[in-house]
Amino acid sequence: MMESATNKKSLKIFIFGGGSLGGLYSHLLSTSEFADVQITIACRGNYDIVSQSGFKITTNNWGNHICRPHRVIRDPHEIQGESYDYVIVTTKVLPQASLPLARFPLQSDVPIVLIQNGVGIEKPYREAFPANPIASGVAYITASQPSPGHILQYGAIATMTIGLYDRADNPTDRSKIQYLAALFDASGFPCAATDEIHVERWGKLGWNGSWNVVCAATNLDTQSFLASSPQAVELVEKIIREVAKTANAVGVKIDADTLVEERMGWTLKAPPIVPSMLQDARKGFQMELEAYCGNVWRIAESVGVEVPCIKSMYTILATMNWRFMNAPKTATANM
Ligand SMILES: NC(=O)C1=CN([C@@H]2O[C@H](COP(=O)(O)OP(=O)(O)OC[C@H]3O[C@@H](n4cnc5c(N)ncnc54)[C@H](OP(=O)(O)O)[C@@H]3O)[C@@H](O)[C@H]2O)C=CC1
Ligand SMILES: CC(C)(CO)C(=O)C(=O)O
Repeated sequence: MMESATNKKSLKIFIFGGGSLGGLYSHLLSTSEFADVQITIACRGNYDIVSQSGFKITTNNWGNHICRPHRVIRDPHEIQGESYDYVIVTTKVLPQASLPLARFPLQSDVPIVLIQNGVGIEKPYREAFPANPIASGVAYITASQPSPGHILQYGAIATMTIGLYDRADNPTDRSKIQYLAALFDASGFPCAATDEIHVERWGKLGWNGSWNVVCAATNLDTQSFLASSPQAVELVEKIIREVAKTANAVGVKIDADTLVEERMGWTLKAPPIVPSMLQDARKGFQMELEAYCGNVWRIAESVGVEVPCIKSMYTILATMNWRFMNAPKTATANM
């Protein structure tokens, strides 16, 4: 990180995944008052519009803006030889999603920060980048991309925690992560660095691994799901308890009753919510199934914990992902 003439730090940040979060973070980070942040962002479906006109940012919390990142690319191979202060990953967690980045020869001291949902998501990055600091970011925010390049943030909720995934006692890496958290915070997105990122990640999974999953499987929003039968609320609670049991078995201390209260209490009283996984299912997109469900039962099995509800939900949702991938072929074959 270099100091510029005005004494502001100059930072180069590469964001991998220019969708809802990637677009929003491009805007927020480049408006920071205590650093000159130059954003390079990898886009895919919205590449043409973002490279020509930038992101149109419409927010409840931060006003409306046009954000023109310094550089928009399609694939990390286009920036070979460039150096960055941070790499932030904001793709959906889907099989193979890490591969284009894994081919990118990154200097070994550059932190890779995964701001994504789910658990067990760091492993492919740790395997591809054995030397780099890897951090996890857990974000509470609601944002979408109603049309290519248009990022919409709605609702008031906006908080984030970031912490090192492993090797958390390295002082240089810790201070880099603290600096990034402070940068987000100064941009208006409340953000703190934490030494307990696994607690945060498993804690958020209490919501994503339960509500996202039951709503996606049934094509119902939260309130409609609850109204369907008295067993509905029981199923959500059982899943949350399985999440807590698995977390505890791998050394992540989470109190099951507290998790149930935190992840069910407000949702029972809230207006209907269409979780992101249900939004993906309704569009026929691949759902983040491994991150919310598959990795959980695999981790549970590896430590001898039974998670029958999570495993059953996984099996049902896997049929849906399979159908979204193969439906056209299947339809043709059946004619
Ligand atoms: N949106 C939200 O409110 C929240 C999201 N999260 C989590 O954050 C993560 C990101 O979510 P979100 O921003 O909503 O996801 P989006 O689908 O909106 O954005 C992901 C973006 O990454 C792009 N992408 C994927 N692979 C590549 C590639 N190889 N090269 C270039 N671009 C690529 C996608 O392109 P394409 O469109 O072509 O697929 C898409 O634009 C997820 O894990 C999600 O669960 C967490 C909290 C809140
Ligand atoms: C909790 C919520 C609604 C927002 O962060 C979410 O994570 C989701 O819909 O997947």
